[in-house]
Amino acid sequence: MTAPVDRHDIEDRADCERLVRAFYGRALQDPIIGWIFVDVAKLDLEEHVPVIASFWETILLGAQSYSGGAFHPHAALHAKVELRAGHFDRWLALWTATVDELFVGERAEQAKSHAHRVARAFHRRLNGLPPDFLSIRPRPADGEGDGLTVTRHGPPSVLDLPE
Ligand code: HEM
Repeated sequence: MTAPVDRHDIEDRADCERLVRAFYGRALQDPIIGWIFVDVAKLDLEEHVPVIASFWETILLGAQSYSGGAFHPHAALHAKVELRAGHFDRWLALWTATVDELFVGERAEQAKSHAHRVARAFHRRLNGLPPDFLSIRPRPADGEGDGLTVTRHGPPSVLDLPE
């Protein structure tokens, strides 16, 4: 993937929105997780993008535009379709690739590491797993490809369930 030469860090709300829109541009068409947004959640993007942009603006820029409660919609979704480690891995691969394509800097790094923490916490909580259970793949070190090869789907893997 060729990155634009003029990448900068995530500086303002407009950057958060650009990131979120670019991510959903990929996620909604993705062969592994796209159907969850399109067919199961029937996501209204125009309603959803400002909420997610507020989430990231709050995390990365200290705005207080997001009031919390992000876990709940995922629990509702999980009741309809099991959100597995492979789905979260894919979500993270798409997120990481989108961040890296558009931005570079401290906040861009934070956007990736925070997403990993949240994904792990969501997955553990959805499956009643203990807090130290390593269910989601660790972040690949920088320079180890764009992360898009990280996919796992089909039957539960050994990483999905404790022995
Ligand atoms: C397999 C992975 C995931 C799927 C399929 C998924 C799907 C969704 C869907 C369908 C919604 C909208 C629910 C609604 O408005 O009715 C949503 C909301 C949201 N998601 Fe995710 N998500 C995933 C992972 C994540 C991760 C890792 C993060 C955090 C970095 C995240 C952050 C959020 C936030 C902040 C909201 C908005 C919650 C609110 O309305 O306040 N999601 N997600």
